[in-house]
Amino acid sequence: MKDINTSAFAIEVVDLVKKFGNFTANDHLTFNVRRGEIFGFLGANGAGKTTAIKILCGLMAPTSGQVVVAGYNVMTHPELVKQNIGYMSQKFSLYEDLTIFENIRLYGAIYGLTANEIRQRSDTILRKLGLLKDRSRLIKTLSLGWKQKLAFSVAMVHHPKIVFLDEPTSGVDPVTRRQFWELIYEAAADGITIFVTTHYLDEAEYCDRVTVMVDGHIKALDTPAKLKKQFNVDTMNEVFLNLTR
Ligand SMILES: Nc1ncnc2c1ncn2[C@@H]1O[C@H](COP(=O)(O)OP(=O)(O)OP(=O)(O)O)[C@@H](O)[C@H]1O
Repeated sequence: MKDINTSAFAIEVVDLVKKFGNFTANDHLTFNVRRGEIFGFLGANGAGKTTAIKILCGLMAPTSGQVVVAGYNVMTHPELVKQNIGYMSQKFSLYEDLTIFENIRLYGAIYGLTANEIRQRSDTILRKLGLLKDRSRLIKTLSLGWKQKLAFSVAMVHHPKIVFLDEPTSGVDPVTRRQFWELIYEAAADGITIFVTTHYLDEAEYCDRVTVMVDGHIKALDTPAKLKKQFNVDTMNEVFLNLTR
């Protein structure tokens, strides 16, 4: 077993392959994510992003390759991986018929927090989001933007080392997306590694480094500034179009 303290990397992926029958969804992916980094994972629909995230989170076994997350091999120690990460899926996992507090309590309990820890962390989350007075509101009464911000906070209730966000801001307006990114920056400033997929190319500019997946392959991996320089363009949107068309 590998110890996280010996590596500068939160995520190490070597030659990751995932096949569904004859179809290759992830084709020999190799990359590292540094600790504390905001790492953007871009690609068109069907490029293989969600498949890779599920493997990195220990939710799906790779066909071959080596994947070490938070210091643990996802094949041999998926439970230790899960304890050390947070995951916010596309269909984020809040329970609509439970209240805000009940959702936080549920996820806190799943991660083995004590009642006291759950109360403290719930207060911290609600204060930060300005939702202290709303703790008894049902999730289904919240706007999509609030659900997303809460789902992100709940995904970090157990203070994970890494948090995986699969299209966390899809479907909301630019102001709400910007607010969501403020939460991401705060988490990164606290030392949490952020692995995020998005279809919004303006959000790619907020990442420390970005990888662009095309048909299961990594086509590019660098800082937004270097990618724009490489393609001699002004925006990540143009970088993306250059790589995917
Ligand atoms: N369980 C599965 N069985 C068969 N094929 C699958 C399975 N899961 C994903 N795929 C296929 O693998 C490819 C990659 O899917 P994936 O969901 O990883 O893409 P994505 O980049 O996350 O796309 P999107 O942006 O639409 O979420 C797609 O062609 C998809 O149909």
